[in-house]
Amino acid sequence: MKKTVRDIEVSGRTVIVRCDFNVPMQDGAITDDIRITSAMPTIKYLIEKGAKVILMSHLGRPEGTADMKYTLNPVAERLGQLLNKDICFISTPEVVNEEVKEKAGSLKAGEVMLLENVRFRKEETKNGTEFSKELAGLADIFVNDAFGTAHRAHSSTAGIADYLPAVSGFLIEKEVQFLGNAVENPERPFVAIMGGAKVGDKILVIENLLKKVDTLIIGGGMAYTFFKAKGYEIGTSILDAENVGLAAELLKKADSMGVKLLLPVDIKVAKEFANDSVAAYCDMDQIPAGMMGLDIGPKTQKLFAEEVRSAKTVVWNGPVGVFEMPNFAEGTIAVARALSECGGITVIGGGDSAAAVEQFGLADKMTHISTGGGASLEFLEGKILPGIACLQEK
Ligand SMILES: Nc1ncnc2c1ncn2[C@@H]1O[C@H](COP(=O)(O)OP(=O)(O)OP(=O)(O)O)[C@@H](O)[C@H]1O
Ligand SMILES: O=C(O)[C@H](O)COP(=O)(O)O
Repeated sequence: MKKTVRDIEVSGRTVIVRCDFNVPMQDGAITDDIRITSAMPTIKYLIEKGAKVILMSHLGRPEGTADMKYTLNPVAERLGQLLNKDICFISTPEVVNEEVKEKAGSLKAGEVMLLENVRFRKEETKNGTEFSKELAGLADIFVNDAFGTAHRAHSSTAGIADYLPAVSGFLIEKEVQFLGNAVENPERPFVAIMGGAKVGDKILVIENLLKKVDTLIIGGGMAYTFFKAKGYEIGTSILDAENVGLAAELLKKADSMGVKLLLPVDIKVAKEFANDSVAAYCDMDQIPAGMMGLDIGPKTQKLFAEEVRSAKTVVWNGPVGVFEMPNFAEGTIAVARALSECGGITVIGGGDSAAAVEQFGLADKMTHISTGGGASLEFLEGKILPGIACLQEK
């Protein structure tokens, strides 16, 4: 168990907190602030305890240049609104300069400052020692609460922990508790649903989950690679050709491990990858040539929903259809609804499935929605995340 902000004296100390404020933006405006609101419990706790708070984050991938398209200024404004206080934000390409050092040194208890995008410095993603030291030099304590970036060993997520006492914030604590418990200590039956476009991205997750689950459901684009492995015709459906062999191995593995593996039995096919394309339902082994599967069919929706409803723990990663197009969202809606009604622990592994649950208005019916995309995948793969490994043990 990692130490958290509760386990260290913060009052009167300067605390530097790595958050993941890598929020989606359009024309300079934040389109979804869940990653900012998720960091609030830690920030508010530190303010209440009288710490001097320095926040830092990346935004996008500016690759070591101070591209103002990626400035954290909109995040500073949103933080000010959420906390109802002035946020000191000094925008400089160096991230840390004399003015920043001076301000950090003169912060009063309960005051908050935000550094500019740490990826404006090229050393950040290389975990450069000098930059880690510069960041550490601003504070007495390092708190990591950036779960979404915990799979990166960067200066602000891991390197800095070599120079300061390092503990976790409440978001990382919560993510580890829900994702970790769901996978390591699940109430059974434990069902995992994997979807999304490519098998290649999720092979390690599937391999790891096969060791833990009672049932593995595979839907979405990746199902077609499994059907190819079974020798079916898949028309023009998305295929991860490189990984057909691996899919065949995973099918064999599930069988030998006694894991129930469910694939779609019927699907909705379309002529083109477009919402208004000509579409039809067909059984899985009847995909017409020249058509592609873009959603699961009604029999499959029922099959998957029944399995989910009888589960005590469900982990879901990846949509089972192209839910961004309303005509192919039905299957993903059916799965989301089944999760919302199952009465067990439901954990959404971030990324597109989190967006889908939000879009369907079912987010508050889930036990936990991870703020991590890549980070939650690596966590589900059973990997040790460097941004968590570097924190002090209790
Ligand atoms: N049958 C299908 N054919 C083509 N694309 C599909 C199909 N089913 C789902 N998709 C697409 O897969 C995409 C999501 O795939 P991806 O592998 O990135 O999953 P993800 O949930 O975003 O993963 P993560 O949670 O790690 O971010 C969605 O945009 C969705 O439209
Ligand atoms: O959005 C994410 O997954 C995190 O913020 C990490 O971003 P990165 O993939 O650019 O490191």
